[in-house]
Amino acid sequence: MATKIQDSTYNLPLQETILHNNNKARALELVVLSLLVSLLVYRVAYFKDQDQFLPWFLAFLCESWFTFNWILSIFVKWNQCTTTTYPERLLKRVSESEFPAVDVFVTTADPILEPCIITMNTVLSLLAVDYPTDKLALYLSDDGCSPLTFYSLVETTKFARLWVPFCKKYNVQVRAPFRYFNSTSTPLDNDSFEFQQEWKKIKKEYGDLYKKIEVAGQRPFPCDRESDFGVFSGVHRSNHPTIIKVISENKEGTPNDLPHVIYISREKSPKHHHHYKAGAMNVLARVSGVMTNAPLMLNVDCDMYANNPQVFLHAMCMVFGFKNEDNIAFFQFPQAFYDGLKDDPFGNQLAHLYYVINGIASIQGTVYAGSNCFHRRKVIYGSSPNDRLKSDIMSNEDLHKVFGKSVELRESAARILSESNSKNENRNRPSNLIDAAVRVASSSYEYGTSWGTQVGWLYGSATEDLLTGIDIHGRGWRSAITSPDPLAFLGCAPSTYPSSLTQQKRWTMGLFEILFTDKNPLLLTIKGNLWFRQALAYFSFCLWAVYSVFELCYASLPAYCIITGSHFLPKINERAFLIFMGVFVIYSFYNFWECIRLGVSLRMWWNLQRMGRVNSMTAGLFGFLSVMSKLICLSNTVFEVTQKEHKSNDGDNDDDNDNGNVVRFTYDKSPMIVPGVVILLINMAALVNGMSRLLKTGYSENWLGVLELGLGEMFCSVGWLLCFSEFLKGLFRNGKYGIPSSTIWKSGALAWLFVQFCRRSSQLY
Ligand SMILES: O=c1ccn([C@@H]2O[C@H](COP(=O)(O)OP(=O)(O)O[C@H]3O[C@H](CO)[C@@H](O)[C@H](O)[C@H]3O)[C@@H](O)[C@H]2O)c(=O)[nH]1
Ligand SMILES: [Mn+2]
Repeated sequence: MATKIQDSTYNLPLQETILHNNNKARALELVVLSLLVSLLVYRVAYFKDQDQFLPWFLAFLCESWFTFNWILSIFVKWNQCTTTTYPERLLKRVSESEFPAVDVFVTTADPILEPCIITMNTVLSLLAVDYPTDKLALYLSDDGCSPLTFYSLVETTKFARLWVPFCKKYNVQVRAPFRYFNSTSTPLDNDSFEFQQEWKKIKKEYGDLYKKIEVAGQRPFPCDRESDFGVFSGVHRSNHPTIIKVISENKEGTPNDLPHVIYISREKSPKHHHHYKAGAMNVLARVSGVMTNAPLMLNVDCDMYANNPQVFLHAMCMVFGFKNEDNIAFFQFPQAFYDGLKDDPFGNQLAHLYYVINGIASIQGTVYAGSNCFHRRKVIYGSSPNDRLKSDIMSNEDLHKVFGKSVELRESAARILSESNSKNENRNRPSNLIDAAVRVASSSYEYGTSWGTQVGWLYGSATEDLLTGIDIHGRGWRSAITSPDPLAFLGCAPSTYPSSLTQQKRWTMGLFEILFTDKNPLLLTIKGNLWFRQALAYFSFCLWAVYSVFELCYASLPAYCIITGSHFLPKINERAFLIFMGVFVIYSFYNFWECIRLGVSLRMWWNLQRMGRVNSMTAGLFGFLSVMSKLICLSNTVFEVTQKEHKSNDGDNDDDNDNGNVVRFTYDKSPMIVPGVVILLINMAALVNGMSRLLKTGYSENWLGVLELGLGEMFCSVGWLLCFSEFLKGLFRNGKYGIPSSTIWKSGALAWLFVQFCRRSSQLY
């Protein structure tokens, strides 16, 4: 699979894709699979012997689903590959003048949930990357239409004129100042005097910037309403005209000036749906199409700063390193997080997806993860790999239908689709194109065009990234991912439990929604060019919501059985019990072994295991319910932005940590945790019930009788209590660390109903 570029002087490849030996993992996966299959066979064979049909049948259904999922995961993870890129070889091979231009998009939606200083650090890190600046334009999309964000960007751009040359002169490794001044807090003695002086100066300047933004944030209107800021007075974030400001312009096209810096707040109007982030991305695509029209676009979330200054060079290694026939549509860098909570207490730092990602990378290519991704503009404009064989370019009429009425946009799109853009250097300055840009950013522009359906970021799912990515793969494109050292981008993982739940719910919901669009993986394999195994990979993501229903059912079975005195597991003196034990032990070991290979702690393994269950039954279930209620037109799904937290140097955000690093869960009134508390309560009730029965039995005379009592079910029940132990603590804690009493009451009522249901159904037998 490795692509090697032949060159007389430098015979070394720019990128190497290596297939790893995966036999041990495969063997374990197959052992688990065969155990799961024997378990299903056992269920069928012993069906008639059961005096209670319901738990046995439900268990069979759930286990069939788990087996199906396991098969999907085996397909996804079967081959494992990684790509390594070599930027030091790139500069010897490709001259800088051949590098393609890149339009960089940063999206932000709310200066409170996404503190401006975080967004500004992302901007600074991107302005300072190692790449010819005359080939870069940075667009900041502000869905909050906030004068504070605009003001911050203006001030940040001024600071960037000091920061960027400083970084380049001293080859600074981390170019987001809040991280730089945090990690290497003071220059070393053996650093040059000049460096020490400059370092102090820049640190002071950054401190000033920080203060300015902070002070402005505390005022009702951040700056005087004159001049540039006047347009913001009286605007409402969901009803306002387009605001586009060119803050800095690389007029001479010199490689040492700053890149273009452009602020965009697209028009919002209650009459038109704005489609959240996907809508913002489409405006960015159009505005940049009119202004700079780079053949590549990089998009990052506002919190994802560039952690590796060579990230663009790594991307170019893939752009130039893969062959044309490889048809690579997008180049993704992994989502990684800084200052993540220790041992991933909420199970939201995605480390466990490592082998899934490397598995998909070996099929049609990694999924588009919404941030940290370089897209080819022509792909976003709807082209397919074999289009280039067709020499005919779209007629003006077609262009009109697809891209809309803007002449400037249609012309630029035609240049991109016919790939005649690169040589066309007669570039107009962005500031001369503001009027045209404002027109394509209007809230009604997309009406009657293909934006959001055929071109651009697609509408119809809260995970616009997966939806857009599957459509690209469905056209037959492939994709690539590489993870340089140091990591390319770092962002914020939600640092409180409620925000983690909100994010996980949005993901399960968005992924599930995809199945009800025309981008369903099955449809795309049959009608389009999505590879079969790639479709299975997408299915394994999209069905996450459904998994939660089965998981919830499976988690109620032990309690049901204990209370009704029935069984869903074989008794522990039966041979078949070994199958269940086998699945449990080997599956746990398999996960543990994955964690060991990733070098994560034992505690993190445990957190991933239990939070996997907990997240599925809480956020996952609500993702499922949201889609269901959307399908029956009760409600519409929304994109709830997750809170990003800015930790200042003095660590004043540490009040959720006791003992230094153990994180305490906090709770709000969200209904999402109700099912979790119910599971906890019914298992507690069941255990009390089971224990009292155990104590009543004279087990000294008849220990076999004790075995009959269903120790397997009790064992499972204890397992669920352990998984939900944080909720258990939450029941007894106060304030934000405690589960609100209204939630406890609701859950208690549901748990009581469940116990009544058990009592009723046990009377039936
Ligand atoms: O109406 C909106 C809503 C969100 N955003 C931006 O979208 C980005 C992602 O939002 P965030 O709340 O951070 O969501 P996450 O769950 O952390 O994001 C992941 O999941 C999203 C899909 O659910 C993807 O879009 C993201 O790229 C991916 O990082 C942020 O930059 C937001 O500013 C907008 O621009 N407009
Ligand atoms: Mn995010």
